[in-house]
Amino acid sequence: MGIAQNGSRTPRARSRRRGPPDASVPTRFIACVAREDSATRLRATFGALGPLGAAVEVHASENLAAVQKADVVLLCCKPQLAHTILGEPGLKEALDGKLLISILAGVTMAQMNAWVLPTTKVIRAMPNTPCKVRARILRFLLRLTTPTRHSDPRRHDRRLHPPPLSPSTELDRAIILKIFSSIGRCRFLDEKHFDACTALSGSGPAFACIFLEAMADGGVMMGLPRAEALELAAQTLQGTARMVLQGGAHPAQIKDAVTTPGGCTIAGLLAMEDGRLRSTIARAIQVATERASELGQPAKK
Ligand SMILES: NC(=O)C1=CN([C@@H]2O[C@H](COP(=O)(O)OP(=O)(O)OC[C@H]3O[C@@H](n4cnc5c(N)ncnc54)[C@H](OP(=O)(O)O)[C@@H]3O)[C@@H](O)[C@H]2O)C=CC1
Repeated sequence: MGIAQNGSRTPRARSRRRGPPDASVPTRFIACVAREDSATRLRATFGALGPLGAAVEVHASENLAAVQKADVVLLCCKPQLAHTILGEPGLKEALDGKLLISILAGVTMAQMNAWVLPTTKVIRAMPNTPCKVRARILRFLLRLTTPTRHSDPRRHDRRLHPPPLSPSTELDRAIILKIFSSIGRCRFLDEKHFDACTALSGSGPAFACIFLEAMADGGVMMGLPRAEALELAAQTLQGTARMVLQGGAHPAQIKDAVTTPGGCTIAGLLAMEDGRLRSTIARAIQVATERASELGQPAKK
């Protein structure tokens, strides 16, 4: 569990700034884990980060005390533990009026809302592994959805028709964006798309790595040294993804541009179509989405 206090709460941050503090910037962080050995490991990790790491306190089995001090709470446990953790005595009350951001796969807003007081503002987010390399190599998507309790169900596409924001909702949105845009690209999406997003970009790095490894294997089969084959494959995927993300090109356009009549690309493409690669990949996303929707739910007998 990650806990953050925002700019307005920390006098040291206030004195360093000119002008009023930015209430959307978290300045103090508390990481909560279950076991003392995990806490020791995390302290060493944060300790190695210098002044940045010094802003993070780490505690084992002290969730309540940490949540009481927090403005924003980030829930990052395994999906099946969420109910137990949020059910700890006093935690519900400690979360009163606060922003609770869950990154758990498969645990719905309705479930989270049922475990906290109606005044707790529940948000779901789904970062993915490429966060670790920030946006430098490959920008990634992160999906956030706003609370549904007071929303109008007819207004389903929030990107096209964002609901009017109250000042407090605007601040919450700014806090969420400050936290997550520091590690990648953010998108607000309706909750109904969450499991598909979990499959596409949460599990996506694993699927992409199968493709990456297979490309490199092909290169090795044709005599390339392993390291060079892997670098060429990874660089090719990175460059192609950038052409889509930054250049706005459609994948079919890029494919057609490198496909000379009677050439080697069309020969390779037909071999892929014979192997039903497209439907296999698309089905993998379908199956992973269905599995994501089961993760936070009680096991079926
Ligand atoms: N891995 C990924 O790429 C992504 C994961 N997610 C979601 O993130 C969540 C966490 O996944 P992952 O990081 O793999 O899981 P881990 O098991 O690695 O981490 C879970 C953490 O929760 C802590 N924890 C367990 N019980 C408690 C408790 N009672 N109080 C406080 N802390 C507790 C554990 O502490 P301790 O170490 O002491 O046991 C551990 O640090 C999952 O819900 C997953 O769906 C979302 C997006 C991407």
